[in-house]
Amino acid sequence: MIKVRVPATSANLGPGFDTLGVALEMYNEIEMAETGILDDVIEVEGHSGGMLEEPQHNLVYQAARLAFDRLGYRPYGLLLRERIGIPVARGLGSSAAAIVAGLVGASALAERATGHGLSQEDILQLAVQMEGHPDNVTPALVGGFTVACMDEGRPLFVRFDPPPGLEAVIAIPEIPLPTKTARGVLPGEVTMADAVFNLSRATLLVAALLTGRLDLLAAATKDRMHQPYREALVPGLRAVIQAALDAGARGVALSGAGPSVIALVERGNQEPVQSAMEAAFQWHGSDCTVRAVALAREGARVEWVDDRA
Ligand SMILES: Nc1ncnc2c1ncn2[C@@H]1O[C@H](COP(=O)(O)OP(=O)(O)O)[C@@H](O)[C@H]1O
Ligand SMILES: N[C@@H](CCOP(=O)(O)O)C(=O)O
Repeated sequence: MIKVRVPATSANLGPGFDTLGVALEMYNEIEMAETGILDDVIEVEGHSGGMLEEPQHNLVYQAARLAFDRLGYRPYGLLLRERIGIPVARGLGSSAAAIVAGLVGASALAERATGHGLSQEDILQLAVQMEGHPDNVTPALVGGFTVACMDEGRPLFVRFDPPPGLEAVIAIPEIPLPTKTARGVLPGEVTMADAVFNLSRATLLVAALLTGRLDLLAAATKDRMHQPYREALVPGLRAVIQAALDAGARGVALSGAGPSVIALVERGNQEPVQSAMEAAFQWHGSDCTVRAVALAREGARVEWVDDRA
């Protein structure tokens, strides 16, 4: 049986819409095996609602099928078991983690049986094809901070480690927000002034992270391309960002398409930021869970386990 662990991710980081992302130490674990029994079985732990047991709603299963098709491998009876630690539809890359888990797991199963698996580039390409943008799937696969784009159909990325001592606080509202809904409120065009605003912040953010200039993160996480439009879907967003900055966070952004908010915080300073974010969300009528989470250097990890034991 193959076991895959995939981290949550926070995409955009403010100005880097569809481009920047970081992996978080919050994980989904999946097990996958060929059973030799006709019917496929999906078992899910850690998520209520039930829909994920249905193949058509389960992106791990769909990604695995895509990988098997690409490799021309037909497993006879698939068992898929999931332990979910990444909240679904909260802007923490649950769909990206599911897609990466399915592709990586299926590739490893096929490789053991046939000697042929998918390359990292194949996996990223299929993952972007399913997810629609590369900013979550890339750090889910390779860990750390990533800058990613598609160039003439090819996924290109650079990965780098988080600066020492930088961690995250994540405020996760109770009410989910599907990414599709949050993309639906974005405009088709932006002004040149807003494009330049974001370009300057996104490049500043990457340079600041690479050189350890944490003093620049507050300015570098500002955004005019998606957050202003999504405020209507995330009550209190602006106040939560300001409260976290006032409590000592270095940089703060809507996590992915929301509704979660990520604050980048130096180790040891998380507590006041946690309380401030929780209070600000509550003031605006949103119950949320707030967690201090380390930034993950490692992306998807695969191991074989002996299922005969
Ligand atoms: N662990 C999982 N296993 C299978 N499918 C999943 C899993 N987590 C999320 N999904 C799929 O992804 C959808 C949520 O995607 P999305 O709205 O993009 O949320 P997020 O912002 O968390 O990525 C779910 O409705 C489900 O279809
Ligand atoms: N760039 C995307 C990121 C979506 O991330 P998710 O974690 O909400 O799936 C967007 O902003 O739409």
